[in-house]
Amino acid sequence: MMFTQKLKEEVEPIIESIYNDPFIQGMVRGDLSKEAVIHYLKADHLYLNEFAKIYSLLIPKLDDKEGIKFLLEQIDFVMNGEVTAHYTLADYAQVDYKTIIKDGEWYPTSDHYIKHMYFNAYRYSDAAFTICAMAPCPYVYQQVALKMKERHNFNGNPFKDWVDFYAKEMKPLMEHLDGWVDEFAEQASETERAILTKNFKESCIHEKRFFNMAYTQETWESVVE
Ligand SMILES: Cc1ncc(C[n+]2csc(CCO)c2C)c(N)n1
Repeated sequence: MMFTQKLKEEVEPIIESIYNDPFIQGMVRGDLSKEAVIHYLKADHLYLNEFAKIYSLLIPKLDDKEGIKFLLEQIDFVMNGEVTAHYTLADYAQVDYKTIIKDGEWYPTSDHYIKHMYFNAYRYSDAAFTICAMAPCPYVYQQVALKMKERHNFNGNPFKDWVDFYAKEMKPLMEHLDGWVDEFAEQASETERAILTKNFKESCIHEKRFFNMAYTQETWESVVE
């Protein structure tokens, strides 16, 4: 079995638990609080900007032209394409998107997550370590969206476009990321493979925490209240 296939099987219970968490269930019912959606957007806008910069840190780690072109496309997708999904959420919250993101904030959970990626980008020369920390972003969203679509009818649901976006757009991206990780994993040591696994699993847990952060409207102050 390919290395990334095994990783995906291992994180399935985490993804199922994200599906059952209140943020996603609120989307399924179409009654998620507007405050949770706004909190998510304030954090995610900043998160996506940094995510794009982390792709740029991988460029010097790659040699193949195709790979570099792919990273450049992903930077564009994260900066421009994914905003479509954000607009769906802002429409639901009935607040102008530009107004929401103007005072975006780093909350403890989103802050921790992005630093997990920066750490790997600066700590290891091979891109595979960072890619394993980044891959759960598209993977978790794709899997959660597919579960939502399989189990519910979204006709008339205000989050339909969000679900359709992530169920559809992630496949080519996952194939690319998996290819890099599998190639590296084949010649990696046991210790290196253990780090790749840990990075992937931790990011799946970061994804779970990110939705819960928005649902509970986490702030630095709320953690000590
Ligand atoms: C916390 C958080 N995690 C994942 C995504 C989804 N996402 C982020 S970047 C990207 C594409 C990668 O090239 C995808 C699918 C998000 N918006 N926010």
